[in-house]
Amino acid sequence: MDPILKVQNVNKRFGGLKALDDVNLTVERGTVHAIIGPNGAGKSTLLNCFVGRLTPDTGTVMFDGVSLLGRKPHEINQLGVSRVFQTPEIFEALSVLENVMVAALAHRDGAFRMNAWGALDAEVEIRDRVLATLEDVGLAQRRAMEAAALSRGDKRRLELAMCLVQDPKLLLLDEPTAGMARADTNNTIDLLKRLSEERGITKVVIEHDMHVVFSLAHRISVMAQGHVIVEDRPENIKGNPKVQEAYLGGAHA
Ligand SMILES: Nc1ncnc2c1ncn2[C@@H]1O[C@H](COP(=O)(O)OP(=O)(O)OP(=O)(O)O)[C@@H](O)[C@H]1O
Repeated sequence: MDPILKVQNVNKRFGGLKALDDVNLTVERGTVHAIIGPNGAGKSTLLNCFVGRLTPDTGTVMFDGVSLLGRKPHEINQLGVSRVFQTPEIFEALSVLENVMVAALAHRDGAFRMNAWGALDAEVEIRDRVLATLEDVGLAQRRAMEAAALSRGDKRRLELAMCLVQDPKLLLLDEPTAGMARADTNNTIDLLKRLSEERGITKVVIEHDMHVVFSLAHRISVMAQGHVIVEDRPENIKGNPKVQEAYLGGAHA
């Protein structure tokens, strides 16, 4: 057992709503850990607590032995946590290549506090890595294209490249195939599997598409009403009565 992420007794309220109710979660290094659950279960809220967008009211979030609580998003990013959002956060007016360059520089320099000279030096240093990453995600041919002109699937691949170029220890994927056609979804599954095999990056994936979840995950945590109701291997999840109840809408922790 070698946990990279350990969440203990995390609670988060929004006014009267208990969005996270005593959440415990352990992610083992090198694994793909899926978080599933019905709409409003608290999945995105939990992910937001990992990246510094939200601070839990109580509880602890430890990454590689270091607390993530109270840290700014860019500090957490520099510790080795990257996130792919539901809606790609890319620079539409820049080229595909420039987007990945910016991500690489931001990681090196912290937030977006770059200076022009530093950026020029870095361009020489990191251009090869950027190109290799674009090759990895299948966007090398489109590197000169304006990001705005990419298809939805390619925009998500670009955002993935922007994360990968930062060589993260932990990659958080929020519905990585949302809105994709089946063929594109399958390409993304293949890409994520290949990345797991080649780079061994630990991943936490929030996903509604069970085909994606069962293709990728080593462990699955099921959330309902702010609580993790079950955590198990994929083969034990489908038939679990608590999980079935959660998806029918009547779950209680
Ligand atoms: N900033 C906020 N202010 C108030 N309520 C919020 C806020 N963010 C989330 N919530 C509420 O917290 C609960 C959990 O939401 P969350 O988005 O984490 O669920 P989810 O499991 O990610 O759902 P989905 O699968 O639909 O994305 C919901 O009831 C939601 O309306």
